[in-house]
Amino acid sequence: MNNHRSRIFQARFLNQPTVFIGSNTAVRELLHDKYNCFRMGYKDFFHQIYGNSLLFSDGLEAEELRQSLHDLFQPASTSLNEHSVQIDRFAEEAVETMLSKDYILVYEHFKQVTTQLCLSLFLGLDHSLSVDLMKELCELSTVHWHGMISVPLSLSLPWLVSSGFSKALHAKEQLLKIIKKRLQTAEDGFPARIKTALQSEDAEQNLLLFISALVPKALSSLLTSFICCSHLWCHEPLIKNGELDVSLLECILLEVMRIWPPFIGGRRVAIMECTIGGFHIPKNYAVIYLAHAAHLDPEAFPQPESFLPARWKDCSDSDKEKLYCFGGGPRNCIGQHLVWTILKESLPGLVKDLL
Ligand code: HEM
Repeated sequence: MNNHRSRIFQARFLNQPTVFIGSNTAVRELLHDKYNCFRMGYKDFFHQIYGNSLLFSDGLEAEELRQSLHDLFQPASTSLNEHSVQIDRFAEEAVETMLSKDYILVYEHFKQVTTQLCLSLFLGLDHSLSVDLMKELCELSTVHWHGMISVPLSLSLPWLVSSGFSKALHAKEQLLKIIKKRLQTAEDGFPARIKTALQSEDAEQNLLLFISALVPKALSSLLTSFICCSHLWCHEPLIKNGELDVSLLECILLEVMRIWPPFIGGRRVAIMECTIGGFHIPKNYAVIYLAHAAHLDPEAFPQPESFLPARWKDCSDSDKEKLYCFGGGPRNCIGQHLVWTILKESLPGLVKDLL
């Protein structure tokens, strides 16, 4: 951005002309896509690895899938309430392990714990009952993820497909086999609900996305940032008379999400010529929104580089809409309420016992 002297600029990326957006208002304009000028841009690279889940669909198909999944992810849904017990147990185990060791690789530790949490939440796997299956799934999801980051840049040259990529496709098939088996036998919890909400193939493909390494990686990134920046907020009385100050915790988390969002942003492709933030975007151009840059836009956040949880005190919903940690607009993250539940339920234990 410094080189281009603009928060919106064009460059070649992954062999395609791409417009990068780091202006907070322009990112909102892109994500709300008032005139339906864009499609999601992930299918071009990751479709083979992930299949037909919501993140890779567009138009009416995406609207219908979102509608069907909507209730499963609402804060008041039984399916989320049932999660409380699992989240509490995983939080306790996370703290116990951390306290029992002399030193710990924080991110790696959280990734292991959150992977197990996702397998428990979305596949109903209790890791104390199925240690071997849990281990196999964790290994497969890692191999699957490595395929995502080894995806060849030019998919039009299939003979360039790397061995990491083909191993990932094999891991995907194995994961799908296990998912199918779980769906066949599921009588309660999330697997049973998703089975009722979606056609069987859609349920399988979306579960593959939910248990993939993406979600645990993002969750552990947030947890790690929260713990590693504790010197910036530990002077605040987060626990008063043994009780956690929930609104202060929320302000700290919003500020953590602003300064260290787990994903760089997201990708779209223009299906028609259009303008975003005054910048002309020709048809078929890719657009990448940079959440981190938009969060540091001084027009949106005064003193953007400073860690100031107090900026979120008494904030309105429109202030929160300037955060793109979970995307925004009609294609925002359907898992964000669940993420907030996980953070709010697991962090009090971590804060009380560790800091
Ligand atoms: C800390 C954890 C998470 C972060 C930071 C995160 C972030 C995001 C972001 C930035 C997007 C928008 C992508 C875009 O604009 O192109 C997104 C979409 C999505 N997220 Fe999450 N997410 C998280 C957890 C979850 C969880 C727990 C689930 C569900 C199990 C989930 C499911 C999805 C789905 C299905 C979409 C696509 C929605 C659509 O295309 O309509 N995410 N997420």
